[in-house]
Formats: sequence, C-alpha cells, structure tokens
Amino acid sequence: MPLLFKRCWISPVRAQTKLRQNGFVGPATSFPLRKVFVYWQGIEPFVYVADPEFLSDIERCIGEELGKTKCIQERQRANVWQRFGYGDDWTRHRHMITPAFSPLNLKGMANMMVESTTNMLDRWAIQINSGNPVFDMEKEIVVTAGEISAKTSFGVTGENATQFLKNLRAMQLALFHSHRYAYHLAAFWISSKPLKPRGLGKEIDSLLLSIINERKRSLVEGDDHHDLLGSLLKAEKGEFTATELVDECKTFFFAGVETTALALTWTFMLLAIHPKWQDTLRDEIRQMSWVMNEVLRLYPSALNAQRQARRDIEVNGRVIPNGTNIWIDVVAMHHDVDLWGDDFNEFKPERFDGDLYGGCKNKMGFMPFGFGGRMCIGRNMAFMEYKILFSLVLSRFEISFSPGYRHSPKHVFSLRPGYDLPLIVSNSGASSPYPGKSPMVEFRISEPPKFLGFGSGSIMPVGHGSGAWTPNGPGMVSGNSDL
Ligand code: HEM
Repeated sequence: MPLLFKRCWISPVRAQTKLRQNGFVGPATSFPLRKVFVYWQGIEPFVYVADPEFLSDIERCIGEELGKTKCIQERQRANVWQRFGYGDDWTRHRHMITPAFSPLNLKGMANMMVESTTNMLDRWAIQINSGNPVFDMEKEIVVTAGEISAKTSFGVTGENATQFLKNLRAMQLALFHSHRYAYHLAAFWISSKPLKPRGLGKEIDSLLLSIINERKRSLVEGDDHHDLLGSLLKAEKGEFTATELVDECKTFFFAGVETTALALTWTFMLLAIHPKWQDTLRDEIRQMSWVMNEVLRLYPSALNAQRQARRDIEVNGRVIPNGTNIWIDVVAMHHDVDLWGDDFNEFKPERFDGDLYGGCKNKMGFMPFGFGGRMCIGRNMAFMEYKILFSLVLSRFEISFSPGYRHSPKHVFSLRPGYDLPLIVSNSGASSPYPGKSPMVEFRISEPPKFLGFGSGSIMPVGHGSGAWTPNGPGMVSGNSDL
C-alpha cells in the first residue's frame, strides 16, 4: 500500500512541483486518470474528453451549437485543403452532398472499385510470377485507394487520372511534410515534371475547375455520371459557386482517400499476423464488418474528433462556455480497459458478433467515424470499398509477414506505419467460395448492396439519439435532425 501511495501520489506531485518551479505549467496531476480536463493552446481553451458518458451529453447538442474548431479551420485553410464542415453554411453543404452517398449512387461506384482493385491484383500476379513476392503494402494501397477516390469523386480516369493523381500526391507531400510520403511520391515525380509545392494548390484548382466545367456541359447533354461530383451537380442546380464546387471535390478526395487507405493498410497487417482470419473471411464475407470495426478500433484513421461550442452548452449541470474547443480522444476511448475489458489490446473481431459496438460498455466509446450530425458521410462508401477490395484480394492471394516489418505506428496527421509495411503475397491455395468469379462482381450485377445499412430516405442525418456509429443501419434512419 505505501508503495502504491508513493507511485500514484507522492512521485507525481513531486514531479509536478519540480516542473512548475521550472516554468512548465499544465493540468494538475490526478489519480485515478482524469478523463475530462482543460488545457490551453496559447489563448485557445480546450476541454479534453475521453469519457463516453460525458460525450453522450455533448452529442445531444444540435449542429449549430457544436461546430468544428475555428483554430484548426484556419490552419487547414492556409493549406488550401478541404473547407467542408467548417464554414457557417455547413448545413447547406451537408444537405447538398447527402444524395451523392445514396445506396443507388454507391452501387454505381462498385464497378470503379472493382476495376482499380483488379488492376492492382493483376500487377501483383505479374510481380509474383517474376519471383518477387514482397510488396510495400502501404504504398500499394495508397496508390489504389487514390485511384478509386479520383474515379469515385470526379470520374477522373485514364491519362487525366494519372496526371491528376501525381498533382494531388505532390500536394499531399507539400501538406504533410513527411519523409514517408516523399519516398512514395518520388516514384511519381521521376517520370513527370516536378511541381513546385507553392503552385500546386492553384494547379489542382484549375484542373478541377476544367473537369467541373466539362461535366456541367455534358450534364446539359444528358450525360449521367455516378460519381460524387455527378450527383452533386444534379443536386445543387447552379446554387454552388465554382470555388465551392472545387472545394467540395477536394473534400471528397481527401476525406476519403487517407482514411480508407489506412483502414485497409492496417487490416493487411493484422490479417498477416492472424492468417486464421483470412480463411474465415474467405468462408464468411459477413464477418468483414467485424474485422473492419476491430481494425478501426485498434488503429482509428482519425485519432481524435474536435468540436467548438458555438454557444454556452450545459453538460451534466456544468456549462461549457461559448467558444471553448472540445478535443475528443478517440484512440484513448478505443483502448480503455474500463470500456473494453482486459483484452482491449487484442485483435478480436468476434467481439462485434451481434454487437455493433463490440461489447463496449458505452456505445459512445466506439466512434471511428465521429459522432452526431457531423459524423462521416462517407462511411458506407468506405465499407463498400473495403469489402470489395478484401473479397477480391482474398479470392486470389494469401498474405503473410515479411521479416523486414518493423512495428512502429506513427502519428503523422493520421495513424500510419512508421517504416513501411512489407508483406509477402502468394497465390491463394484456398478453395475460393466464389469459383470462377469474384464475389463483388456478382454483387455488382444482382442486387442492391445489403450491407450498406442506409435507411430509405436520401437525406439521412446519422447517429442521432442512438449514439455513435451504426455500421449496419438501425441508428441511421432519421431522428432528431440537427442538419
Ligand atoms: C475508413 C474510412 C473512413 C474513416 C475512418 C472516416 C472517418 C471520418 C471522421 C472521424 C470524420 C469526422 C466526423 C466528426 O467530426 O464527427 C469524417 C468526416 C467526413 N468524412 Fe470520412 N472517413 C472515412 C471514409 C470517408 C470516405 C470514403 C468519404 C467519401 C468521400 C468520407 C467523407 C467524409 C466527409 C465529407 C466528412 C465531413 C462530414 C461533415 O463535416 O459533415 N469519409 N470521416
């Protein structure tokens, strides 16, 4: 007992006193761990939250009461990156883009996903036959997810797609200043004239603008595109300015590409460690959702969510003053022993068997796609891409670890492997449950995608009342709309 007292009380207080004497100030030491406290970034107050109970109360707030944090908005604006979700007219934008994510529209995108994935797998087959079975899986996935995102966002294909992706990747490089990206992108730069990061924003904007103008012309002629831009143009009926449309396209691309690519990347790693799950998924595609949930629990693409109080908000009898930022620590909640139990650090997709929240003691403790009215609008699209990609991969290949892998997840904007993800890919010896054809090709031609879990309307606020994320639907039908 005295040892515990020393470790939990005496030592931290001593350390804190010493730090304060040396001018380091911050929240006071606390035992047990505080899950809600205030800290400052310069003159900006932040309420740190890793308590789902507290979050449940915040979630009741409507969209106008809780916006995105303005200080982060300023930083992103400076980076010519997405603006969606920050401005005062978020409601109008969200309404306008919602139909683009309808089940019918998503179904029209399945072909594009199948095509890009099949191209990747054909490349793999050639490389394996040439005697080199080791792939840097993160790079493979970033390239393919980027291609899928360019196609599904604004229908960019062929030569245009290649040039567009080069520019966008170069812009990502300029944004993230990460040596890892520099490495991947170098390959694209070698074969084309390098772009100056400063000119990139403008170059991408003008490329997008030309795509948008072309698409507006073809829309008049009755051309029907099933990508996100196509649906948006049909819905907005000239209401959006050219700048807004360009911003929207950038949002579609950036919001979808990193997040999905990382979910896929970490899944590859975990499936290589747990080959049993590769077999399970070959037999039972339904379990793909469990695996994706579990991957996003362990390695959430978005490590945190942020909000800003737009008026005084009452939470459990306490008031969060107007203007206060709220920093929600998603990764802390996803790894909280009190919420998940002793096996919280283990890869156990079966915890999602029959439970949308994986047995989490509080459903707000599992929020890979955010929460409330601002929850990720592309989550069903991500699920679709995930399922298509893995069903195609596993019907042809087996994945195993390369001894070169060094496990060191790194927080560079999102959570990514610190030192590549080298994996060995071999032709699958398993008997495919889909002899002669890929499962998703069948899905593509026959029926509406059952797993997408939408309600029936086109404008569907999500996550209201019922709490956090509802992968298969029940909470997705309209409730108290805060749109
Ligand atoms: C595994 C894949 C994905 C993950 C983990 C993910 C996660 C997230 C998260 C955490 C947010 C913030 C939600 C909040 O603040 O409460 C978000 C917002 C958003 N996501 Fe995703 N996302 C994924 C895929 C996609 C895809 C494929 C798209 C499609 C283009 C997309 C489009 C968006 C948009 C437009 C927003 C802003 C929504 C708003 O502010 O109203 N996401 N996403």
